[in-house]
Amino acid sequence: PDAQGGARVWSAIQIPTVSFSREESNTTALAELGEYIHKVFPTVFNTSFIKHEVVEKYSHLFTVQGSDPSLQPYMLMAHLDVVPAPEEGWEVPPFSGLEQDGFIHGRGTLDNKNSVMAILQALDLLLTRNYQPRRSFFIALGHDEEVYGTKGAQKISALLQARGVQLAFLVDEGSFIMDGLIPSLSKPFAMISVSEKGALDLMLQVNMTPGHSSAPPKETSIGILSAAVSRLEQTPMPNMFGSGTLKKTLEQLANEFPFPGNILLNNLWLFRPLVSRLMERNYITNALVRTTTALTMFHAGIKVNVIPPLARAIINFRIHPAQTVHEVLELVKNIVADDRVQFHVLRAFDPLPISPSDDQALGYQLLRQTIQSVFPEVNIVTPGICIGNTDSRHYANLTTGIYLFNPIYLQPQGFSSIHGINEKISVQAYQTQVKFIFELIQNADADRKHVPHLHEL
Ligand SMILES: CCCCCCCC/C=C\CCCCCCCC(=O)N[C@@H](CCC(N)=O)C(=O)O
Ligand SMILES: [Zn+2]
Ligand SMILES: [Zn+2]
Repeated sequence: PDAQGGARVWSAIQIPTVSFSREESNTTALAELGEYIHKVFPTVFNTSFIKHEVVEKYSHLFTVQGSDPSLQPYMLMAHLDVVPAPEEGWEVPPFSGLEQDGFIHGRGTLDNKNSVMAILQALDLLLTRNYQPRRSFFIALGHDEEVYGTKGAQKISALLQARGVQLAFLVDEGSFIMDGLIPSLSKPFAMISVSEKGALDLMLQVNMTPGHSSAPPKETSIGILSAAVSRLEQTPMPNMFGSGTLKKTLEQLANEFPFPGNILLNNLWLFRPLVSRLMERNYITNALVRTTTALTMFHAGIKVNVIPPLARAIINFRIHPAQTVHEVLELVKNIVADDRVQFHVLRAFDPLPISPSDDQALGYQLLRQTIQSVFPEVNIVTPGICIGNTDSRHYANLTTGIYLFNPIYLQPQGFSSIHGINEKISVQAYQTQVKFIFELIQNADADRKHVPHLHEL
């Protein structure tokens, strides 16, 4: 990859494409970023076998026509928008895109302008070497992922569905080369997420008759609601550890752990109850074993001397793959157990199905093969579950092969910088991401008959 790679990301970071809410985003910046990619990747836009379309004003769909129409196409995804970044706490202003000590700083450097720029740069590099892919592929760049993707990804998906497109697989953000994220596991491992958790945004509401605060009733809407949400916070959803992807992930990682972790994980038939309890001790691993309950919004009261008529809270549940929205709602109602609390589902979807990761799973095996060639020092490549949500779920109608993987090392500090402060990427990590995509595209064109069998890779 060329030496300008860092500089290009640097400029994209300076364009504040913030999604504030479903109704409000910085559309001027989104348009500017669209013009910017056009300016820095002219070859991508001017190649005869690449079609570029703007969807819903700010999202971009590229159709790269391969030379062999018998091969099923795939899709690379990324998003242009970022979450807001108030300046407090940042070492450098979040939209400065400053390059310092080998790092590019700013909002979007990991989530997810790195992928926007790396995908286009890898394609640009291939084009300048006169490469025309054999297998067609799409590049989908959504503009509202951070506010659920209903304008961008959902519309692109509908457009492709109307065209009768079916994808062999797709690759989106959502997982990384995990480096020090699991307590006591110091060796990095690559996790390709093969599913993501579901979600339920639930509003709880209590209505009471307002009145004078000098003669308060025994219970107010605020007190009743507070008790209800507190019960939910104090009563975690059941621990679902024991079957499915996580168990397989841990078994694959077993020998990477020092004693006694290796013994515990190699003998889950015996130590499952203990391991499942240990998983609860850390926020990240806890999120892997259960549906999480996050109290994120609370509104009540209109004046200091008025008994509040209405109290509202919103709870964000992330649903474990072994549960459904319906099951979580039933559990919630049983825990709250108070008829004065009303429930309103604001948004809900079940966990995504599990994408295949066996020897025959083209997308998974291509990612695995490319990880092993670009990151030879990484011993383990394992399927996993993404605890957040991504735009990829909008494409579940087009493919059963949804894979979430960013070819970047993620340390705990990097994890907290995503949607947090001091988000940054090293120039070297960005260039490796370009290299990864550059190789992935070519691997997708290779004759699969000659790709070595899983255990020979
Ligand atoms: C043994 C296995 C260990 C695995 C450790 C997992 C550590 C988790 C690491 C990274 C997770 C990062 C999640 C990034 C993707 C989330 C993207 C996001 O923030 N999405 C938003 C918007 C939702 C949407 N598009 O609908 C969200 O989830 O709220
Ligand atoms: Zn993202
Ligand atoms: Zn995000």
